[in-house]
Amino acid sequence: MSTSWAEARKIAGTVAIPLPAARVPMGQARGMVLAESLSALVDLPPFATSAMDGWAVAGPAAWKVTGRVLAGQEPSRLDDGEAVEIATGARVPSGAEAVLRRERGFVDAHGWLHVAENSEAHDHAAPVAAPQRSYAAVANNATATRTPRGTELGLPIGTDIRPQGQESRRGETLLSAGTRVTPAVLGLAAAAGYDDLPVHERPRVALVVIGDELAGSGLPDGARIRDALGPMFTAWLEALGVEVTVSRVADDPRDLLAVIASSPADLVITTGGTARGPVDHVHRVLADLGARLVVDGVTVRPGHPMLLAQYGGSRQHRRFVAGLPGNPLAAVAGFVTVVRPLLRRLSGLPDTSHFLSLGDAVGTHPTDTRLVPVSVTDASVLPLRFTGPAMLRGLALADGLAVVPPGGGVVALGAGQRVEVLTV
Ligand SMILES: Nc1nc2c(c(=O)[nH]1)N[C@H]1C(S)=C(S)[C@@H](COP(=O)(O)OP(=O)(O)OC[C@H]3O[C@@H](n4cnc5c(N)ncnc54)[C@H](O)[C@@H]3O)O[C@H]1N2
Ligand code: MOO
Repeated sequence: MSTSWAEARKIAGTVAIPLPAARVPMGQARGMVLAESLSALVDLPPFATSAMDGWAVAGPAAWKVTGRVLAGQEPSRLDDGEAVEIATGARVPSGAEAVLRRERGFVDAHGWLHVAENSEAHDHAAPVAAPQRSYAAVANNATATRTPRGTELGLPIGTDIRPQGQESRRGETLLSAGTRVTPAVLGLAAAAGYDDLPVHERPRVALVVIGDELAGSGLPDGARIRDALGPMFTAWLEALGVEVTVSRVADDPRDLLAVIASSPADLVITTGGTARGPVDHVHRVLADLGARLVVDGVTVRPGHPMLLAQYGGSRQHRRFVAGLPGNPLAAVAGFVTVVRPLLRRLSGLPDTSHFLSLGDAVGTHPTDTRLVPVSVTDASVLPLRFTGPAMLRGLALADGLAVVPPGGGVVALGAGQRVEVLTV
């Protein structure tokens, strides 16, 4: 019994529960998903730092230059009338009230630092963006805001100092559970003091490419063609952050049964063999496995023979088989409809959807949803050529698949209509 496209996607996104959480070293966490919210383990920055190369100064000008602080060094206290040369990112000495940028000051022959005339300091010397506390309170541990004695020199207190905790206070939530660990997330987590991250286990996927006619390399010859789905889905699955193994099996139900039954994967994806041809064994093998079909055919073009089954174990140890049709674009339709929502759920990622306006009319199917390869330009969506079920040429140029709901009596969606666009 066929399921509607929207229902099939919903089933795939809710049939599983997220995989258990574990703490994983940062170097292995990329692409995984946070199982808990991430809070800062320290203030960010952890101490007041200089935003510029120049001099940290205390009190009104001129200042006697007493030394130098580089990034990574612990400075000693500055008294009024003193300055130290300071590097960007270096810890600001306690007692310092502002940083004078190198291009705005000069040191005279006697070692006194002055604000350079015509330095335009007044024009540019804005206090740090949106300071949460006065610099005086942060750097000097004082509670009251002090008179900005430097103002007449165009150097208000706090100038070019990044106060402690400006970006985040210790304990503040930086990212919520369900966030994918991207390179930027790794950078932020490292800055915030993490060595490992609480993430959901990475789903394990076994990709099983079925078909006697498929060759793994070289030119197609005789009646054999190249396997297009193995390379495509391996790369795609890796990009989704899952662990993938690939095998190719012949059109033999015993081989297929053995591969699925012995796989430790959370999800086995088969390609081909879903239809009713003489060697289409997927249904029979699933029956032999005692699997329960939760999706068995979807009213979608292409991809209607796709299926999703679950078998074995408790809810915690449930395994899944997604049967994708063999026609390559139909297989992709199955991938975005049942595989990706299921893997997002297992990984702990929430489902998302993006809607864009059609730049051109797209024909509807009276009863089935259409998934149409489209390019996206200036946030509008244009259908592409070479998008038959057995073709990948259009898809390779596509930015997404537009979801065109069943038309009923309406033969086309007009330009300007909003459609969901699935990324590919
Ligand atoms: N009598 C019917 N015949 C078919 C129906 C139907 O409803 N009744 N549905 C058609 C549709 S729609 C599709 S899609 C396909 C689905 O077929 P299968 O899932 O059984 O896949 P196969 O028969 O194994 O292969 C179909 C087609 O795809 C090529 N293929 C398979 N795997 C790959 C691969 N890894 N790389 C490249 N190409 C692949 C295969 O050579 C066939 O040409 O069934 C229709 N028939
Ligand atoms: O799933 Mo088939 O034509 O709809 O490719």
